[in-house]
Amino acid sequence: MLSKLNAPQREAAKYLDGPLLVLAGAGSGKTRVITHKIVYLIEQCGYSPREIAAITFTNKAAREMQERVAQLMEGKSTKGLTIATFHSLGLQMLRAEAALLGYKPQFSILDSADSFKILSDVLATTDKQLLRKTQWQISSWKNAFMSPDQAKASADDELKVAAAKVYQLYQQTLKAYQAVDFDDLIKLPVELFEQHPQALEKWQRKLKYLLIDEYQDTNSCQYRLVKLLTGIEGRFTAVGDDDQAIYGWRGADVENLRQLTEDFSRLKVIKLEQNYRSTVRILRAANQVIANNPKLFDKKLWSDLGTGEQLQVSAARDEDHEAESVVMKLMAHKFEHRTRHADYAILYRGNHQARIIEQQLRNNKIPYTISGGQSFFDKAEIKDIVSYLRLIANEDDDPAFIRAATTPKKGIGNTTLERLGTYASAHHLSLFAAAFEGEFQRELGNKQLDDLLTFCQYIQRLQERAVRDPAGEVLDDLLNGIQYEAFLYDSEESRSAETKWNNLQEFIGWLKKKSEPESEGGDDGRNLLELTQMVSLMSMLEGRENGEPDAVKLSTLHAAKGLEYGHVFLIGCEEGILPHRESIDTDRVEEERRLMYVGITRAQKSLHISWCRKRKRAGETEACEPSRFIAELPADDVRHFGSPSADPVASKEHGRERMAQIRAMLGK
Ligand SMILES: Nc1ncnc2c1ncn2[C@@H]1O[C@H](COP(=O)(O)OP(=O)(O)OP(=O)(O)O)[C@@H](O)[C@H]1O
Ligand SMILES: [Mg+2]
Repeated sequence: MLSKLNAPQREAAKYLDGPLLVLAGAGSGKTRVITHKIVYLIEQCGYSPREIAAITFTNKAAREMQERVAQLMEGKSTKGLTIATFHSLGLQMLRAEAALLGYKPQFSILDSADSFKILSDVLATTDKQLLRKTQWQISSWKNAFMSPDQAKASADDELKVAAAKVYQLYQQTLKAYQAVDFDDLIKLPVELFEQHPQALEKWQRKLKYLLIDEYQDTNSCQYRLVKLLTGIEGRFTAVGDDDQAIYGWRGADVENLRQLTEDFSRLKVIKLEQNYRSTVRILRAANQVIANNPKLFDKKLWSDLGTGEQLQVSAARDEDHEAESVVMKLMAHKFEHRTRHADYAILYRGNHQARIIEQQLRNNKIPYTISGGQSFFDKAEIKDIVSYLRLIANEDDDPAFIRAATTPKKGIGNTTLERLGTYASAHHLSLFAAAFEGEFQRELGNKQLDDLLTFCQYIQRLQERAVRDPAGEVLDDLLNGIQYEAFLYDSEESRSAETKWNNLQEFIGWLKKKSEPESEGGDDGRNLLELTQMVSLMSMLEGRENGEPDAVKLSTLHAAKGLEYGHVFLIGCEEGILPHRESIDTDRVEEERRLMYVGITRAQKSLHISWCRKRKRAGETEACEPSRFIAELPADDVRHFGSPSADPVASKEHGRERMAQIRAMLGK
């Protein structure tokens, strides 16, 4: 079974004498070691799948790993095996132990928009910049495992002092709502285990072995959780690459890699040096770019997949031209090499860069999927329905109460809600509970009270059904009950209403599938309450998988981590974009260079890098400089295209002609 690994990989898979760190560059088979080791533990070492947890960075990566393991297991059951993100593992533990922390198991999980709203209430401001800063600051404190008191003690400027006060109020509000935010999904389990040794022991007994992918991007809180769970024996394998640490802005700290060597004196380090992904030229380019960063660990990386084609670097006139020529090149390449759409990825620094490429792909009828953009779960129509689910699961969830009570409109107006809010906070009640208080009810007119109670009683009926009836039935009845389809068609143009309704159908279909027993990976069936928490976890990083099997992949560099594609187009390689302007200003170019390294090393066979001479920014056209990373590429491995044309009009015409020729060739 381990014969498909090279010698150091096999050593890593078999090593069980203590904590293990596999430290190696991109494409060297780190993730492969994890999947094989899981199977090795189950098949050769007598571990039950229940005793193993593998932690990945995104839900998508978790799904991929699940599939790999299933293939390697050749149909044998992996029921109970945990392959999840830190956040969903945290959720699993919190749900089981909620009572110890004063939460009910159906607590709500707030997303970033919800917590933004709460902060705005707490701070009594709509100043977005201030709110964003405060939100970021609180999140950093949580990721560093600092309590509001510790934050207060450490605050060394005015903004931090103010933010620390807000942090405290914010936590109190969350607790009152029986809600947690994303950061709490890691921080609370750590608190739990530090305060309740018996709970820790239970989980240590349950999870006998931990495997962690992309270790370089863990933050202090996650590291603490790993240390707690794996105990002094350190029953874990962590794999990572310091050169791919790209989440510093979210509190991840490469120092955690070094810290491992200090905290676990018995830590065994295995290095992998052979890259199985990319051609020699691509790898040389990656190595040479990253060599401009200071080295944390010494690593080597080589490939015997042949020299390969030269990398292409093209200068485009502007972003329209770039999008047009990238798509044109992609089509020509595909035609010439008889490849599939799925062999191509177009990668970029920021989500906003996708729109113009999408347009070009649509014009040319090229199927694509997009990840790292607005999550499917962030769409208004989905959040509307989810607010009902959240309220059904947890009636203390005030943000969900407000959204559900007002969407679709059901006669509950702002005056009612304001009165309700005032009464609820004066009496330390949730909005839902306050609605049933006689004293409050006397404040309202008959019609107001009627509308409010109709809504609350409706939610109560659904609460009863949620624990009893199949999730699918309850969902269908909910949609009918609130007449959501009619609401969409009343408030939107019919085309957009139709899109939204279809999205919702897709969402409900997905939920129903998830609620069936044995739906995937040997899950037990979930009831509506558990599904609600799962939905809330589908984070910003996740894109929409539209199930199109053969499609060009559009992705941010961040979301492309760990993945590989035959042919990669890396667009917008300009100063100010990659490296990002803010990073240049705040002296964080090294992280941007690692992002470039991640981008280059996604490519297996060919890499095309492009930049624009001009670009529109806030309505103004600006001249742009090529990214400094382009100059860092090895000259012999690169061909440059796109000297500035003497006659831009003629060259645009020429571009159109070629495009037409290619379309004709492809019969489109
Ligand atoms: N021993 C091997 N034999 C054949 N193929 C291998 C071997 N090791 C790894 N590969 C292949 O090389 C590619 C890269 O492997 P993998 O994704 O595990 O690398 P990684 O180190 O996790 O990369 P990244 O740093 O980008 O996450 C995969 O297609 C994998 O199947
Ligand atoms: Mg990997």
